[in-house]
Amino acid sequence: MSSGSGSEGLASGVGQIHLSTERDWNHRPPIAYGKEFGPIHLLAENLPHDLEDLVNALPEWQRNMPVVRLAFESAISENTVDDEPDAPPIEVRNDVDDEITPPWEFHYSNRMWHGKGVPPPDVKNLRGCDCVGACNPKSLTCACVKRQRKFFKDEPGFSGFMYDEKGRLHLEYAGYPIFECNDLCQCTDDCRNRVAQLGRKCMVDIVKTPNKGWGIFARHKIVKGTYVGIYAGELLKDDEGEERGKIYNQFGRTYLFDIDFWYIRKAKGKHGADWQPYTVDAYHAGNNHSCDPNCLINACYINEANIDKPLMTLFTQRDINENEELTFSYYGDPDDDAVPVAAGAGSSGADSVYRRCECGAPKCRGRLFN
Ligand SMILES: C[S@@+](CC[C@H](N)C(=O)[O-])C[C@H]1O[C@@H](n2cnc3c(N)ncnc32)[C@H](O)[C@@H]1O
Repeated sequence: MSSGSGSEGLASGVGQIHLSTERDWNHRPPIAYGKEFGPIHLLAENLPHDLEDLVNALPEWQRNMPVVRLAFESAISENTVDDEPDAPPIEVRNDVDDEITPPWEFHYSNRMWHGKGVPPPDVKNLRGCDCVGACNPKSLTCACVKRQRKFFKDEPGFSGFMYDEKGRLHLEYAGYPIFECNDLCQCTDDCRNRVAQLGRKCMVDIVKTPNKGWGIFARHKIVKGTYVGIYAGELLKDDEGEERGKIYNQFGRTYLFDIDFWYIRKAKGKHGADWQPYTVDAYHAGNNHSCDPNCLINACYINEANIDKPLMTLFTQRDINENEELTFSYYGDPDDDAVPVAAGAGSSGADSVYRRCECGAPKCRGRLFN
């Protein structure tokens, strides 16, 4: 992908190398093109945990000092600044009890950390477009528009991209996968088909709720269709997700989500009998569930050609008010037979654990998979 100022050093794009050494904090970190391009392949076994261990080793009175909250907020910024340099800092607030921060269990990250046996990102089959400037959703030649259109044979009015000109998700197409332009594309940073990869722009905070633990809250109004974040963490094979699900059920809390979108199931077709979705074990204080959610999770592909491994991107699906909690449904698409996406494997087994749902929606189901 070329920089917003044009394609200096990128006369013919792929095959050329463009490496910037200076970081411009208004743009994404430098990316190597062409021959230098390779997948970011992070292994779960290398997840950093030094800071978390350090804090957890502190005596309780020290762990509860307000300065620890600042350390938590700084750790979030530090871990995510490379991926979303424009993201407003996240604050941690608690007016409910004395807990200073969410538990220091997780390395807060925007990335996918690959578990045992999970293949690295498939960039061999990744195709970039060779558009000059920003891609045109009406283009008949842009490889990314073509890839996106493949899914919309039955939608005559489809605009060509999942995002409108302001970078907001076309909510009428929610549920269809998003194929963003990627690092092999020649289009510019201001291409409308680059949204999740540029990171969060809205202001959100981590706030303690009276009955659902910590949640994510809007610090100001957020327009519907806005990108909020990635449900990131460890990407696990089915059997490992299954094992973790059993353990989490004992604690009555889970961060597991199966990547089980309808179009993946459809793509697997009759050969899909043995197919098992990957599971994400999310690594941050995630959004809480609501039976009437104001956000949704949509699959999104950027530098990944493996259809089994989308990013789980979160978008607002209604206009959000200041201080409103951002929630999504752990049960996935309401039209999708209420198959839970949360709780991962084990959720439908004999050891499933339910708890009372505290979402407060008039049409609340009353219970929640843990
Ligand atoms: C992915 S975590 C969300 C963050 C969590 N609140 C925390 O403090 O870490 C999921 C857990 O949050 C709690 N939770 C989320 N939504 C809830 C709801 N609507 N009612 C009750 N508990 C909820 C449950 O304990 C659930 O297992």
